[in-house]
Amino acid sequence: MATVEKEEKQMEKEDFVYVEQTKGVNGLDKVILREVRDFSAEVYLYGGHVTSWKNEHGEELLFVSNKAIFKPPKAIRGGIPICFPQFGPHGTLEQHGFARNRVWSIDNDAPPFSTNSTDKAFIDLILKPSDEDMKLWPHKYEFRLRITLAPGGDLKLTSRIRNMNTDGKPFTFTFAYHTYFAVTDISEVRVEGLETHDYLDNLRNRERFTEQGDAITFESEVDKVYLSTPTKIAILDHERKRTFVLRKDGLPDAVVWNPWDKKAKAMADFGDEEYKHMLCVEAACIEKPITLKPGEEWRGRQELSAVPSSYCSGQLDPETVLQSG
Ligand SMILES: O=P(O)(O)OC[C@H]1O[C@H](O)[C@H](O)[C@@H](O)[C@@H]1O
Repeated sequence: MATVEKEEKQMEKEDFVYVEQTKGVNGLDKVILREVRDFSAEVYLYGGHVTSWKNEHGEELLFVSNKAIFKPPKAIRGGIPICFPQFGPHGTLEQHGFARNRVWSIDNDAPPFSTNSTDKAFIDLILKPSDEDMKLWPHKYEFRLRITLAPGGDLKLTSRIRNMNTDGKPFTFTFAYHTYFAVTDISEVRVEGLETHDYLDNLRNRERFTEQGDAITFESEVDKVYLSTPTKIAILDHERKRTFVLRKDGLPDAVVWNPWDKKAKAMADFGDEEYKHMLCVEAACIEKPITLKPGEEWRGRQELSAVPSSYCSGQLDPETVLQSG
């Protein structure tokens, strides 16, 4: 490369904007993360909610409904809602807790934690309870969420939740990264890593069953909480020849949800046919809630990669998929 050209390239890199604060739908505050090879992600402060994750070809990897309502108090339908301090309807709070419909702040003063020093496209968010929230859930906490778009395009979310109570009281919560993956055709999708695991079936009174030995495929509504799952789960989009690999830490459970046709029609913020193009696989901590004493901190991490299925030689063999990367 000629020297001038080289210098220009260098300049381009130095000027590169990894993190941009802007406005999204309905004027809501939004942060765009970009990486040099054209990967990108978008995060709304409303909900601390990732609403977009694109690969280097500009293809959207997360599902967001065309009917999503970007307006409080409804959580955004799609992307990655944060379920805290309660997953599901079981508890004293609204379904999936309140973190997904609160406005988070940018945390310019996040305590350091060991990360990859090559990560430049990241944002630190923080949620603390308002006086109103304290009436619903009488606990002080600091919830720090770091969202990183790694140089290779992986999307990483790390949650750090700390008990800040001054009354000496512990608190207990459940949690999930409620990730909506974009898939071409749900009937051509398989999930690997959950076979033979026990699950609670939300469609059958949370009764406990054991999954069969084959990878999971989809032909009707599913709403299951898989228990004590492995740290890697693969979602194979056969038609697009793309595999999502979900890696998780501190989150033993995994929810798998697709509303299918009837429930899709019943949801105001979800298109009737959209169930064909999404699948939720949610890294979670549900069966054994987390209890923190004052001063204690919990961490839960999720990392998503999207790779060509052919890259995982042996393709549909779960062992090969899960060991790659
Ligand atoms: O409609 P939402 O409150 O966002 O919940 C959407 C879905 O989330 C999870 O996957 C639950 O397991 C489902 O039971 C629920 O229907």
